[in-house]
Amino acid sequence: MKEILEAIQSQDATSQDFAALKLPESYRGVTVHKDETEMFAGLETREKDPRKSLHLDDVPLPELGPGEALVAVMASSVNYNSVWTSIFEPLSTFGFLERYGRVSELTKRHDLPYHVIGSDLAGVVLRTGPGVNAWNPGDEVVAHCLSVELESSDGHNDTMLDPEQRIWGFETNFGGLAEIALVKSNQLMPKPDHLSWEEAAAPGLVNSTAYRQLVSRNGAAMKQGDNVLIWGASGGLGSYATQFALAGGATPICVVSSPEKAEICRNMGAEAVIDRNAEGYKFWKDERTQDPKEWKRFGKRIREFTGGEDIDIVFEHPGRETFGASVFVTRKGGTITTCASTSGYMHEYDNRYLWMSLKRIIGSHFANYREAWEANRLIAKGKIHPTLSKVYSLEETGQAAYDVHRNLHQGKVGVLALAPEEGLGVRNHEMRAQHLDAINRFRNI
Ligand SMILES: C/C=C/C(=O)SCCNC(=O)CCNC(=O)[C@H](O)C(C)(C)COP(=O)(O)OP(=O)(O)OC[C@H]1O[C@@H](n2cnc3c(N)ncnc32)[C@H](O)[C@@H]1OP(=O)(O)O
Ligand SMILES: NC(=O)C1=CN([C@@H]2O[C@H](COP(=O)(O)OP(=O)(O)OC[C@H]3O[C@@H](n4cnc5c(N)ncnc54)[C@H](OP(=O)(O)O)[C@@H]3O)[C@@H](O)[C@H]2O)C=CC1
Repeated sequence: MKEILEAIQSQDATSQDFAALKLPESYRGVTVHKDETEMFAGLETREKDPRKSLHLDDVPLPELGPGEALVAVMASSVNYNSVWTSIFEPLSTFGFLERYGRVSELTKRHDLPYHVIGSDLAGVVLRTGPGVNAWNPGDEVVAHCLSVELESSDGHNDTMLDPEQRIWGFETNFGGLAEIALVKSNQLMPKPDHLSWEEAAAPGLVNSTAYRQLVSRNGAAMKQGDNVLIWGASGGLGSYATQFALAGGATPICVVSSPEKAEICRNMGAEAVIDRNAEGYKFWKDERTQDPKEWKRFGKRIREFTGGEDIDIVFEHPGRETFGASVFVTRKGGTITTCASTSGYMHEYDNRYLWMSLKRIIGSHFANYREAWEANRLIAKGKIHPTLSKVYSLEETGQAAYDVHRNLHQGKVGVLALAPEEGLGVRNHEMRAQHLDAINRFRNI
């Protein structure tokens, strides 16, 4: 591993030098263990502690298959899917690995008693498998997390529709919270060269997801002038949705839960910011009954910001707690686009407000390769910026996931893998200098 790191840091190692490097037999990766999936049985979701279930283990290097690449991971980031994995909700991810393992001889590699997790990385290609021509050892890359087989016609218009669509590092093994990761080569994209490793690793999953959900024609197809209600606007997804709304000439109406988070949204350029905590919205009277009066109070508040207009697009992900309000505040003909249900997946809303006002609910999940590429291109061009707040070591990943689980974080939380310190990997200093304030906007808040 030392030689790999030296080659990466030397900056003059050639592709041949990288190809000649001896690969280690094992590497360190953040795992959950199959024999621990019941460890939190009986506990409330909130009480399930990722620090107890996430381990840093030495694991054998997987065999490299056709169309795949082994990547030296310099940095990764924590996504909420890793929180779900670590608390074994809504399902243990070992079921996904078992199912994937049944697909072919090659996919059997993924079905192991441990799961190396993580769905983001920035690093350097070490080896490519047969059939990979577009990428070479030594290439500096980020990886998006869409894993597809593409053997069915279903995925050939939109790869997210492939019946064998999986999220790498969640529904597959050998993820990015590790020193080495195994990816399909069509997950690779160029690393934005004005960013450090940890900054480059931060946007991937959430930026691509927000791009499809809000901007792409597969999602809400946002246009100039749209009023976009963004829940968790300074969180992982929301911090990118807010930037897309602003960059695309829309008006974000940002919802957050503290004055600090409200300030971050204003610093990004948003003017309409609602502190849901300070304003005390209680959309549910009790566990079973919603309160339409609170939906109306929320809608009135939005109208104060918009000069009386209602919401064109709701960027939804909290789920059960907010969905009734989201459907209500959407304008006639507007769109609620949802990619998650953090607070509960059995949603309730008053359907009269949906059908009588011709609203649409769109389900959205990650992004296809093209969408992920377009989202990464916007980062590389400095049009959209990483929202990295805090960086942890690989050993501290449990704490990093705990912070995200408890909503103690801002934007994205980074994890250093092989990178010995923060700030390395920047190749275009001039461009970086132009965007430094925006790149650092979320740091250490
Ligand atoms: C990029 C980052 C993303 C995120 O962070 S997303 C947030 C984290 N992710 C999640 O929380 C999602 C976790 N995943 C799940 O909860 C589950 O993954 C799903 C609920 C999405 C699906 O569950 P499953 O068990 O895979 O599927 P089933 O449909 O419940 O069961 C499969 C069986 O149901 C049969 N079936 C499917 N559709 C039909 C139908 N229309 N009519 C009759 N049967 C059907 C199948 O054939 C199969 O059957 P047979 O078990 O016998 O093989
Ligand atoms: N399908 C897909 O492709 C993807 C799905 N996801 C899912 O989306 C969800 C959010 O992910 P991510 O943005 O990275 O997570 P974060 O925790 O970084 O951000 C989510 C934000 O949502 C807000 N929030 C949380 N709970 C509630 C609630 N009950 N009511 C209102 N607001 C709430 C919080 O902001 P505040 O407290 O400031 O209001 C929080 O910071 C997760 O469930 C994740 O698994 C994520 C990426 C891709």
